[in-house]
Amino acid sequence: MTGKLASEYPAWKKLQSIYDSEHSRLVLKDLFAQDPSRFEKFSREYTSPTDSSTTFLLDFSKNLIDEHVLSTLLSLVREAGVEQARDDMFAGKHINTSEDRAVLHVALRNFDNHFKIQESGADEVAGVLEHIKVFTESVRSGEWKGYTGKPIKTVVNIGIGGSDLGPVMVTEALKVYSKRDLDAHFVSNIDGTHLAEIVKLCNPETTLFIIASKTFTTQETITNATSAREWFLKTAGSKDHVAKHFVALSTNTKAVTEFGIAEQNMFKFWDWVGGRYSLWSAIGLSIALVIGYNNFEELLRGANGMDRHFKTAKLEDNLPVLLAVLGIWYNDFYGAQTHALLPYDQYLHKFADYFQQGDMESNGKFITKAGERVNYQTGPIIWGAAGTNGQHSFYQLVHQGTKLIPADFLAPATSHNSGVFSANHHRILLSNYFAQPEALAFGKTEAEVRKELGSGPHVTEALVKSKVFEGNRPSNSILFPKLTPATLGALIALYEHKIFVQGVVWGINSFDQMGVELGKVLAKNILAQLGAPADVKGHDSSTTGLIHYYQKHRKE
Ligand SMILES: O=P(O)(O)OC[C@H]1O[C@@H](O)[C@@H](O)[C@@H](O)[C@@H]1O
Repeated sequence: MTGKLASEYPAWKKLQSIYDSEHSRLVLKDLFAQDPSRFEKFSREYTSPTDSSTTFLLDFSKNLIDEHVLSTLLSLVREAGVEQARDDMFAGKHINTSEDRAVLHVALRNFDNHFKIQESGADEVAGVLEHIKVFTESVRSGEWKGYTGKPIKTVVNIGIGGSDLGPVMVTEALKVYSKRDLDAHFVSNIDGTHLAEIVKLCNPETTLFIIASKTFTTQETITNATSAREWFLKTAGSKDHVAKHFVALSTNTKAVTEFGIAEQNMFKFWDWVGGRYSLWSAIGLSIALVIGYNNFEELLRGANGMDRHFKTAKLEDNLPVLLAVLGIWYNDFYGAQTHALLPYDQYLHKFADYFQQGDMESNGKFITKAGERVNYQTGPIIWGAAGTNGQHSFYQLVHQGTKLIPADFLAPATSHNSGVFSANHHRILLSNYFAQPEALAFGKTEAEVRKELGSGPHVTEALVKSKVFEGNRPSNSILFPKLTPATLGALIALYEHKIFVQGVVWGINSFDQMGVELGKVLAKNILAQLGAPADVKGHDSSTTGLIHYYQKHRKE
């Protein structure tokens, strides 16, 4: 972090001039034809520094780059001081400057104290992991009993944003490792429908509510938790039973005890854990309950392997850095607005949702750390869905629309469910995983279309044109042997660090989220005015009109 705007770096200017004068030359079809070793040059195999069985391939050869572009992108990383900023993060410096906080999700998975981290609380991580281990084992074994002496059958995580999306994504991704007789549900939305539908599936005698909130002040979570406790007490009667059925994950001991949860049932974390980076902390309790503590630890170890790679690998081989600079190339020079995450693995169907918060809340900023307005694009819009569903909905636009949509395709070589059915689902799935980036990159020319259609009255010019695929649409492919906890941990950490690198280059603070505040404040003010039309004051005519319409039509 240098205090400069990204556009001031010499490499940025150079990239702009390369783009202006040469981008029309960066045609994938030609680049592959000219260089038979393009795949070798622009792909890297990752092997965890701590565990050789955690490995994956990143193929970034189908990007609109050559060696000159890549080396200039890496110069940008150097000029922006990414390596120093990374080392500052790992050392516990307060790089979240607006909140004066360290950013230490890496401390949550710092096994063997590999990184020397001084920040207060970092030495308490192992103790909290032990707390999680003991608690999850007692719930999973049936030793932990509900108020009528029955073991827990259902866990309900109540949280939102970072206190929901990570646990949801990971428990889905690692479902195959789950304990089948323990159901897990997640309630996040303030819409009472969410909680109402979930409690229909729960028996108060055998349900454990996990109240997950870093601040323990989030309106949605506290309202849902209060309603869940009311629902529970309707059957359980005595408040003494709450201790067996409610635990909290938070940094706010005072608010947790005020809510009625005993301190020994609170799993602690620290203000240097950002909400969207918190699944590795106590916020991961629901994950550990579902997949077991050992698998949870494997997830963390997988992430730790990626941390070590990120910390030491040279920039040319540093996978988070490579993903970051490719993203910058499209976002800032090609004008791409979005980036798609397309996992060809049903288990990863929440992966894009998760990184929507991870990336967009981190890098959706227009002010630099020094308080200057940027004069370039920052974080992309992240979106996506599990393949092949997307192919039958939005891929049309990705292939033939007018927008450039860089995409990451992710897939496991081996499915957890191979052999369950007689048809070879996984081969079909992977044939699509290979075909889509190929089609995007190389397309189909007009000549090919004409040849295919032949001649005849039905072959109009319009028909020919509509069947052309221009190609030259970039993508990364990430292929891993199997979706294990450690592999998932490594992949999540890969994207976390990608977001970090981009944030440093853009000069922004990736670790605050001021943009979520204004709406919260306005909603609080409006909530106090919803009683009667006469109370509605101080708004524009649109907002006033909408509230009046609501007041006229509501039946509560
Ligand atoms: O975990 P708590 O404190 O309830 O916050 C939940 C979420 O709130 C939002 O407003 C954001 O700030 C998120 O980063 C955060 O994950």
